[in-house]
Amino acid sequence: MSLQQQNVFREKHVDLNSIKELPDSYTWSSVDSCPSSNSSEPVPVINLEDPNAMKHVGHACKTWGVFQVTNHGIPTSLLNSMEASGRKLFSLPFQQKLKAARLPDGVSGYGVARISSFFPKLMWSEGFTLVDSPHHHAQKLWPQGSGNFCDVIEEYKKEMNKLANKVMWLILGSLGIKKEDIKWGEIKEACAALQLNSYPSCPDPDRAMGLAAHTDSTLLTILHQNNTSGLQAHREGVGWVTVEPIEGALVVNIGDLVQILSNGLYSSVLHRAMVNRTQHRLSIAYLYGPPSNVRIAPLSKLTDNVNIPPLYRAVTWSEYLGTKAKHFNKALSFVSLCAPTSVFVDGNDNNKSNKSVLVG
Ligand SMILES: C=C1C[C@]23C[C@H]1CC[C@H]2[C@@]12CCC[C@@](C)(C(=O)O1)[C@H]2[C@@H]3C(=O)O
Ligand SMILES: O=C(O)CCC(=O)C(=O)O
Ligand SMILES: [Fe+2]
Repeated sequence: MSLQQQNVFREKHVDLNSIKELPDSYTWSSVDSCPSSNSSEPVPVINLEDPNAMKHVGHACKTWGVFQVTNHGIPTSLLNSMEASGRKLFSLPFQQKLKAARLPDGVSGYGVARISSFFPKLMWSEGFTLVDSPHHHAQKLWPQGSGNFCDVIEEYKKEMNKLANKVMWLILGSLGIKKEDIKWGEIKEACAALQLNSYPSCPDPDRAMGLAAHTDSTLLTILHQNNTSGLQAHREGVGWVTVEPIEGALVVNIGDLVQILSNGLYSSVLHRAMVNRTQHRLSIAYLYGPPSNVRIAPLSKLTDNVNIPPLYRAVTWSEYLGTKAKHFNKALSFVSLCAPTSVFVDGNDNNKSNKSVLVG
């Protein structure tokens, strides 16, 4: 790393637990508030054992882009061990966590949210991203031995993979897509990342932002929010709605790749995380996508080239992640085949609709 890179690196890493007053660099001028809970409908909750689950999933995808699932089959003990592993990691001394810092052009490791560079203000959170085996990082974090940390991560990824595959087929099934319509669907080892997010308690939560509004570049994301509220989803015509934690339930977010596959029938959901004054909030996101070199395009069953032309060109997940890293909320329009009629607003702190809006 050059000296300049090292300086940038240090500036980007701040121990939030040591800050007693919200610095200006963390003060977001106007965080739009959410509608009061009784004025808005809650995010749908779907029992995966319900015989009509597919129909409910389809409806939730069309209307919200986010839903909660119960009877999902992930053992409570595994959810609790994963939470404990996350807490063990984030409670390490700051200098220790920096030993597993994400490198400037890397994907996995400890650091600020990747999307930070698109916003003028800093976010009140720290994250840890894992794409491959956790062993390399665990060794740096706990040179004397990391206990069951790696086993818990591996088990969690294995179980989440099964659930994500099941939910993906409910989503595709609700669009009338069958297994034979998709080649990569049978591939057991789909690609995925595990993102642990930590939101320390904040001295001035109303003016801070945990994780700014974004859509996930995935097929879908399964989020475990550990019974601490903070996640909000944006709903057209309503505004920001809090996804109230339900004990044992998991949140499913529709990502950009489902928007591409479904040819825009299902949109990815804009969401963000708020912070609070008293609790240290931890969330664990399983970011699920196709094998990274498979080309994803609108499903031919959903287009006909005459009345319903494909709205997006084919992209691989790795290509799309690169586009997202460079263009953030404009990424979908970069793969759009529509005339350049997209309307953008820059991703600043008071912008609640920083997602591309396709006109016409
Ligand atoms: C597989 C993925 C998906 C990534 C990039 C890469 C690894 C980490 C993911 C996240 C996790 C946190 C929000 C997000 C917006 C971010 O900053 O990093 C996500 C991003 C994306 O969905 O675009
Ligand atoms: O912490 C949350 O509730 C949201 C996390 C999230 O959106 C993400 O990791 O992509
Ligand atoms: Fe997200």
